[in-house]
Amino acid sequence: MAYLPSNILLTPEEMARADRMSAESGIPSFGLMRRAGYAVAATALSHFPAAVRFAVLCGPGNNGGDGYVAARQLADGGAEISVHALGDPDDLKGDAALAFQLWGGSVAPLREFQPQPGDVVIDALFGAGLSRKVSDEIAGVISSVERAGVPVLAVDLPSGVDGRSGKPLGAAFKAHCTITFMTRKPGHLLLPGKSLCGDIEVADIGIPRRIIEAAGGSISENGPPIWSAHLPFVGADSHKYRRGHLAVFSGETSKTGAARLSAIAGLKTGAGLVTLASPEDAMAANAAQLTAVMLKKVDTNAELSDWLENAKLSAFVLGPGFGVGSRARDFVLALKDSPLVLDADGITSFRDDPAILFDAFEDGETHLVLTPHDGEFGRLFPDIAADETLSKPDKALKAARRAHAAIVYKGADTVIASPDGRVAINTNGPPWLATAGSGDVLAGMIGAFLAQGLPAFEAAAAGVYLHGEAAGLAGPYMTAEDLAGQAGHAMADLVARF
Ligand SMILES: NC(=O)C1=CN([C@@H]2O[C@H](COP(=O)(O)OP(=O)(O)OC[C@H]3O[C@@H](n4cnc5c(N)ncnc54)[C@H](O)[C@@H]3O)[C@@H](O)[C@H]2O)[C@H](O)CC1
Ligand SMILES: [K+]
Repeated sequence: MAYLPSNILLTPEEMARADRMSAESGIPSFGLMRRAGYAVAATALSHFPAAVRFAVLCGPGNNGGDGYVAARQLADGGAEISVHALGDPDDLKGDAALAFQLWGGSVAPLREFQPQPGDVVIDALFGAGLSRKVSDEIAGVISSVERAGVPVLAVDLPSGVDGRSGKPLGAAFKAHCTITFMTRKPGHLLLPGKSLCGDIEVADIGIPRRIIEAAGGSISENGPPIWSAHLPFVGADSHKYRRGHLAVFSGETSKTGAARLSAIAGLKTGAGLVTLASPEDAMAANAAQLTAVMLKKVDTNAELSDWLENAKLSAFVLGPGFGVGSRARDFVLALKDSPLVLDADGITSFRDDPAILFDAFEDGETHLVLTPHDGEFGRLFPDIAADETLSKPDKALKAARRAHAAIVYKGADTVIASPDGRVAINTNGPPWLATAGSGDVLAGMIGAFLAQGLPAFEAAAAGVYLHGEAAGLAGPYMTAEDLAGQAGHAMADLVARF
């Protein structure tokens, strides 16, 4: 597999632009298709050395063209090949027509394809050009392959998966592995596309990096290139205040655990000081379980204003276990000029009138981070959530612009978006992150990055990434306490890399 050191993702439209730009710069487009087809053939041989027959299913566009090139290459190497086409191959245009000529062998209609034991299906029906739901005929072929249990190597994308959104249009192959070209597309990383791709390989087919970067928009895979330049230097002379003071608001006495998880995660993520702001009735419960985290009684709006005036506080977390209602709303509005992570109950408190929240944080640099899961996202942004035409990155970006906030749209494919148009898709979160208290830990991590001076989008993306790394260290049987406990090790690993 080629090493492409980029976390850029290109949507199908952007990839088509890269194609055009490389043609304009004098790179022959058929050369790209030939290298794509060779890469498919090489992957087919290396992944499936025991294949009895490669069944190449070719579509009506350039994805099919890649399939014809691969078929020729595999046949020249002595493999048994069958080729089935959707539509009449004589109708192919441009490079795909050249590729069909290069194949030069027989082609049967797709509807006649019957998977046999020992087959490996090379799925070259549709890639970036999928534009509508697949027909019943194609859905029938997809289900016959699935029933036969033969493995599928997808060219560019499993046919049926929309490369922009990761959503299946009608039906889609479930591939054993997918080989794509130059960069991955968002649909490779977003669910359910991610789970339909199998192993993903990226082949360099010769489009220069400068063209990929120029064609690329704003969607990338979340990782250090996005935020590492903002990470604080943790040196021996670092005065603790330079690492910021994070304040986390505790809920009432029966619901204090969530905020403590945030607070401990914040401390381990490098905040210099962390204070838990607790209502009076929860002071004893909190005091009994805290050591390095400080405790401050904050019951009323007046007490909060007084504290904000007199303490040197850098960033805030409000929401975990806090309770839904007017106290949450009042506190948030009092914090409107400060960096704030608003999570869980803090988000739900604005469900009846989200505009109050969005308007409050409109001024200045983005300094609000919202961390909704699906349900919470739907409460704040019901119209955006309901719009089936939008991908998850589209939704997160629209929400970020409306709320003047960095959005962490959580899930197994968490998306982070900034009002300035940047979007990152996170990929390092293991499935066991879906555990009680995991979101509270994430809020504390993001709060700690805000406290250390990272801008909202960078803090959000760094927090989500650290959360995934810490979960990897904590292992599949972790609890949220373990997760918070691993934040320090994950931070140390990260800081050592820069
Ligand atoms: N730079 C690169 O990445 C290169 C990629 N290559 C390959 O080219 C395809 C994209 O090719 P394109 O012709 O644009 O699109 P497709 O082949 O995916 O499909 C277009 C074709 O299919 C018809 N169509 C769309 N949806 C449906 C549907 N549901 N049912 C029936 N027909 C449908 C549409 O009308 C067109 O006729 C990319 O994925 C790579 O595999 C190049 O080989 C090299 C450069
Ligand atoms: K395909």
